[in-house]
Amino acid sequence: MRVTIAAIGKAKPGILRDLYRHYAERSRWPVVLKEMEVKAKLPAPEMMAREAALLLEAVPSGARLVALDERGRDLSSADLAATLGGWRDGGTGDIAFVIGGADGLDENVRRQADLLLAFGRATWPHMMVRGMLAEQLYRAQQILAGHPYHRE
Ligand SMILES: C[S@@+](CC[C@H](N)C(=O)[O-])C[C@H]1O[C@@H](n2cnc3c(N)ncnc32)[C@H](O)[C@@H]1O
Repeated sequence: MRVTIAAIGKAKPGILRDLYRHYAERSRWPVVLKEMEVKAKLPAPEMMAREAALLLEAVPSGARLVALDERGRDLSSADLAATLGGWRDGGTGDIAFVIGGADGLDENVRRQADLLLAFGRATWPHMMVRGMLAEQLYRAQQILAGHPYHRE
């Protein structure tokens, strides 16, 4: 199964980029990170709409879409693994995760998502969410493989 992560912002060298890479490089599923940004100062609703267009453009056609959003479902790692494993076993070839910018995700993206996924109700910096997501993807693969990396 191929994974696309479409994310607002371009990571600078530093600990958050290293955190993301640390886990993304361990993934058995190939992961492509697509970074994008709108180079304009716009009011939040317009910015979110422009960002939404870029994010959705980066999603491979036919992909399952997971939108990272603090208002989403707070799944356990085991439940996330089961969801991803179910999609994989059902023939899904591509999964795309989208991560918003400072203003969050436009309703248009949230509406189109197969799953709105929350890492708790706290608001995390978008660059940190990439690393957290990469770790959860790695953990999901270990769970599906029956590896003791994850312990209940
Ligand atoms: C700084 S947050 C944006 C916060 C924005 N005020 C909002 O209401 O969504 C940037 C992005 O990081 C991701 N994010 C932040 N906290 C999250 C959480 N608890 N769960 C899932 N994703 C989160 C989301 O994709 C969000 O669009």
